[in-house]
Amino acid sequence: MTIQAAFYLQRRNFVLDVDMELPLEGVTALFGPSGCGKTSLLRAMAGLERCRGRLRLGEQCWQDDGYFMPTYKRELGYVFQEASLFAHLSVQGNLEYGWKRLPPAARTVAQADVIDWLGLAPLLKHRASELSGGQRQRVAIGRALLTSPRLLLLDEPLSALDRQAKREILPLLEGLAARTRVPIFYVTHAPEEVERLADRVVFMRDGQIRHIDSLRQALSRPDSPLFVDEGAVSIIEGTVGESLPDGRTPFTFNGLCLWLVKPLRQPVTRARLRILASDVSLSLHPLPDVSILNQLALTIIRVYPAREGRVLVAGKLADGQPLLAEISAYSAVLLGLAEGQQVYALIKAVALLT
Ligand SMILES: Nc1ncnc2c1ncn2[C@@H]1O[C@H](COP(=O)(O)OP(=O)(O)OP(=O)(O)O)[C@@H](O)[C@H]1O
Repeated sequence: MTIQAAFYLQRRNFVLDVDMELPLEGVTALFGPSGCGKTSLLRAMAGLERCRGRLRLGEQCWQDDGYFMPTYKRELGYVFQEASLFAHLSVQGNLEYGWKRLPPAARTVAQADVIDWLGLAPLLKHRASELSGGQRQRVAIGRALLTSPRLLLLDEPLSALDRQAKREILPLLEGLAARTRVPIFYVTHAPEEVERLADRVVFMRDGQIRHIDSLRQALSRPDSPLFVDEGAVSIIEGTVGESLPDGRTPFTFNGLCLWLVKPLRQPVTRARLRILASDVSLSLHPLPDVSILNQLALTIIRVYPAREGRVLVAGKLADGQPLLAEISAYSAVLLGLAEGQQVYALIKAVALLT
C-alpha cells in the first residue's frame, strides 16, 4: 500500500510544491534545512494547512480536487515539537483521552502495549504539569498512538529536549513503527535521528523534494545532506551477541562480524552501527599486528574527491552493504586505489546506536 501526496501552497516568500508516492509503512524522515517546508508538508498532510493538492492512503482519499477531509476526520496522530498535554489530567487521563472516544472495535493498539513500549508505567498517576520535557513527549506519542491512527506525524519531537532526554527517547522510538504497524512521518534536521530511525528519507530544499532515498541510498551519496555536520558515515544493521569475558561484544551481520569494545549501556539485540568514514583506513592486505580490532574485506566501487586533500572511497563489504572510508588523496594515489579493487577496511571506531 502506498501514500500519494501532492501539495501546492503559495505564501508571500515561500512556495511548497511537492509530489510523492511512498510505501505506507515504516519511518519516513522529512529532512532538510530550516525553512525548506518540512512542517508545512506535514501540516498539509494533516489538513491543518489548507492548500491545493491530493492525498491518498491506499484506496482512501483524504484530499483531492474539490474534496477536503477535515483534520478531525483524518485518522492520524500529530505530535509537535513541544507536547501540548492536558495539564489538568494525569498521564493516564491523557493517554485515555482519544482512546475512550473510539468504539472498542476500532482500537488497533492496546493501552498496555503503548505503556510498555514508551516506558510510561511509572508515570501513569503523575499530573501532566509535573513531567519533564522528555516524559511529556513520550506521553504525547502514546496518546497519539492510542487514537489508533493510520498515520503518525511527528514534527521534530526531540528538538526541544536536552541530550540526556534525547538519549532516553530514541531507543523507545526505534522499532515503534514496526511494533505498532503505524507508518510514521518524522520531521527532523538531525542526521543522527535519520540514521537511527528512518527507513527512507525525503530530502527537501526550498519547498521542493530533491530526492527520496532508502536510508542506504541516502548514505551512499558522497554529497548526502546528512553528512554536512560530521562528514560521511555508514550505517550497518546487525545483531549484538553476548559479551565475551575479555570485554569484546560481537556485532554480526550476514556472516560478518565487527567487535564492540565499549560496555553496553543496556542489553540490545537488533541494532544499527554507525561508522564515521574518517574512522576507516584502508590497507591493501590484512594487517596481522595492529591494535585495530576490526578489519573487513572491501571492494572499491568509486573514489570521490572530498574535503581538501581527502578522498571518499565508497566500497561494499562481502555481504553487499556499503561502507565509506575517508582517506588522504595522497594515500589513495600511493595505494593505487581503483574501482573493483579489493582492499581491507581498518575500522578504528564504531558507535552502536542505542
Ligand atoms: N504561518 C505562516 N505564515 C507565513 N509563512 C510561514 C508560516 N509558517 C511558515 N512560514 C514560512 O514558510 C516557510 C516554510 O516553513 P516550514 O516551517 O514549513 O519550514 P521547516 O522546514 O519546517 O523549517 P524548520 O526546520 O525551521 O521548522 C518558511 O519560509 C517559513 O518562514
